[in-house]
Amino acid sequence: MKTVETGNGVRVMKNGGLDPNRISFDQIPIIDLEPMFTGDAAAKAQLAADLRRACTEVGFLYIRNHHVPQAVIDATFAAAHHYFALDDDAKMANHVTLSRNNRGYAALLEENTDPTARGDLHESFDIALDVPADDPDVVAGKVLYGPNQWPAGQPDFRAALEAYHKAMLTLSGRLLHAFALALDLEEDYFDALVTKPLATLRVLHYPPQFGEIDDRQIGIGAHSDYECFTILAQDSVSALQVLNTAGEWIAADPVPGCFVVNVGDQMARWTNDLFASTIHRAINRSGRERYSIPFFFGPNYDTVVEALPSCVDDEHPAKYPPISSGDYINGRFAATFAHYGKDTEAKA
Ligand SMILES: O=C(O)CCC(=O)C(=O)O
Ligand SMILES: [Fe+2]
Repeated sequence: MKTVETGNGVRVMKNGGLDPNRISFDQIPIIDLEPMFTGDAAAKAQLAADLRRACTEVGFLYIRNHHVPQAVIDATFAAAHHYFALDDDAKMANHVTLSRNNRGYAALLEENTDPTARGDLHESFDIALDVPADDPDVVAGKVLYGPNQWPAGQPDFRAALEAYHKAMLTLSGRLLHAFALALDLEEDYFDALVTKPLATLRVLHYPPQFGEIDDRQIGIGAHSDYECFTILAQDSVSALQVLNTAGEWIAADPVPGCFVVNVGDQMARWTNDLFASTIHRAINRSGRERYSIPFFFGPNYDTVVEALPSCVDDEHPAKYPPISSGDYINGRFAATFAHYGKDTEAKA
């Protein structure tokens, strides 16, 4: 039976390795985030209950009324279209192997999200929090912090991605408040832990796949995300699929005005597997080019991720040993990116 390696253990694909008693969802709920901006305590409590249910039963949801201006999203998609149309030399000038910090461009088939597969049919460009090379954390070798690299002569690309990253940090702060309430914690419980977050923004381009498709070579192989949560913008092309506990792939098609949000492995650990880090993949059979924009949000490098007090009791003892956010993500990157952490002396 097919299995997927995650940072929290190996999962059998049949039920995603999740508790088979979890409800086998057949659709992904839509949650209105407006109460986190303008709601009273009762409205927030209702949202928190809905969010808890979505994260427990599905691990994926759509959010509407997220307050990210459509112009910021549109500009980033436009920037991605323009960037990926550049010639290979221009893109390879910022290849991720030229960065100590996993920033920059990766070409088709260079990433292999599912280690049993043959490489992902997408190209990507990554940025994260822009931390100068002389910052004490960078000097101390915390390689997830560091400077971004940017393509020469593409100021609009840089401006769009920087604005999008900033908007995602703001939205993540609101979402974390909702997550805290959903976990019976004070709304600001996580705030002190995300002052210098590990927050990666990635633009992705998936060429279309035609004919018979081999499961081992698809847009992005079956995987769970590594961080606390992911906020994903999709264009109008369907490709994303989410594995339910019955072993069926459920389409997470684009919904206008909504982002997809999914729980990552760090949040699964933090919640002692109360919240589900659900396996997903993307296959672009549309005949058109597809672009998407995931943003992966996790706490500061030194934050220790261990079972939250509201998620352990006699019946649910802590399942995972404590680990720092940085050590956890470093381990996952090293497993996914062949180049990661190697030969860092030679890099800019
Ligand atoms: O492009 C998508 O729809 C999903 C991307 C994804 O799962 C990822 O980058 O982790
Ligand atoms: Fe993902």
